[in-house]
Amino acid sequence: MSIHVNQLTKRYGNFTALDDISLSIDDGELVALLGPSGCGKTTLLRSIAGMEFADSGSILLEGRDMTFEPIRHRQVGFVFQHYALFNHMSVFENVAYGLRVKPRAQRPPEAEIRRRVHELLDLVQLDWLARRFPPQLSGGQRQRIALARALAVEPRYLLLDEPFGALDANVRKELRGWLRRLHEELHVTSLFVTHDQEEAMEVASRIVVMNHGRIEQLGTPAEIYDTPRTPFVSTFIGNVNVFRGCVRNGAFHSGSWRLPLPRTLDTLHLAEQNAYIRPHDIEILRGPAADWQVSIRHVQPMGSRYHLEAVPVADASGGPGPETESGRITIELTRQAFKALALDVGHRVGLRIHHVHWFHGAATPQQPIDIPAPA
Ligand SMILES: Nc1ncnc2c1ncn2[C@@H]1O[C@H](COP(=O)(O)OP(=O)(O)OP(=O)(O)O)[C@@H](O)[C@H]1O
Repeated sequence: MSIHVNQLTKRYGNFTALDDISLSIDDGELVALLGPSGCGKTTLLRSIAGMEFADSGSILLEGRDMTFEPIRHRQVGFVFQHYALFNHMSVFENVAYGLRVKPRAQRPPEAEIRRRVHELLDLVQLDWLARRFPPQLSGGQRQRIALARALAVEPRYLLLDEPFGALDANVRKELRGWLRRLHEELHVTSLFVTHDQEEAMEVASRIVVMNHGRIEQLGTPAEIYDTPRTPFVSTFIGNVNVFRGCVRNGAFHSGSWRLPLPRTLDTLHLAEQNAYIRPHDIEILRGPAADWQVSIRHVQPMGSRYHLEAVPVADASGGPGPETESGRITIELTRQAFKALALDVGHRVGLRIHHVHWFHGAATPQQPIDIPAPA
């Protein structure tokens, strides 16, 4: 059950909430709409559901133009951030609701309704709660019931709007894995909205990164992380150090710092150029073979990894260190690397840069540049 959105634009007065959006979702995919607050994720989801109508463009569901069809013709199941269960109905009746309100000719017989509801409650592993009422459930349980209720009518598309947004971090994490496994079992074409990049990376087969009503990039989690197409994607997905500078004479220059680039870039000259460097693409060295010298200011253990913050140390000529947007350089090390280096606050160390992303002019997207090790 594919979804095709073609050049969709939606305005509220003078404000453009969706600006020429085009995307295709294949049958059985689980796709995340990811972006900052107000970027148009919910508007896009509601447009696909038929709860909003765009000003121009079209929406095709399984090849059929549904742009102006009402929600009841689209066969979508919807789950919202706030569970929206009926508090006066038992869990069983909440899940049965969609089947009971079908027109008489399409309504399954009572025995079939009972069978289907128990099957769905089994699927979300909550059959034992069938007689309870929503206020007697935890947030995570309510959200799983909301999902069972959405699935009861056998939708062709499952649309989820921040389904775990109101839950605490641990429950969110548990439900993410659960949603992915459920999707592997059912293969319903699913689209979910989130502003949590970790959630999108962990659950989705592909991610649509949105900003200001536009799609910045659509790709697998690995593509989006490894080869971001725009500065926005690079900074929104994962952590990144942004160094201001320029490229000339075969090197990137930031303040008095100079980072040699591969020979193939010898002729490149860019007067204003930011370099985007991931914290784990920076190695810490104790020896002289480093690109840059820094002093460690903060060490943050993060379980299996360590986050370090460092500030540049002036070079021999006393020139200013590199210019970063935050004034600091963030470095991420594995636990083993951190322990092996025996690092602490105040230590002076060298940095070796392994990958740089950059974006300029019409040449985006740019692949990361590998910085070769010194001879
Ligand atoms: N009915 C409306 N009337 C006017 N403006 C609206 C309406 N609905 C949404 N907007 C605006 O459109 C923009 C996109 O809203 P939308 O809810 O799609 O964003 P979102 O990415 O889902 O944000 P969030 O993550 O905060 O939910 C926002 O600036 C919002 O204020």
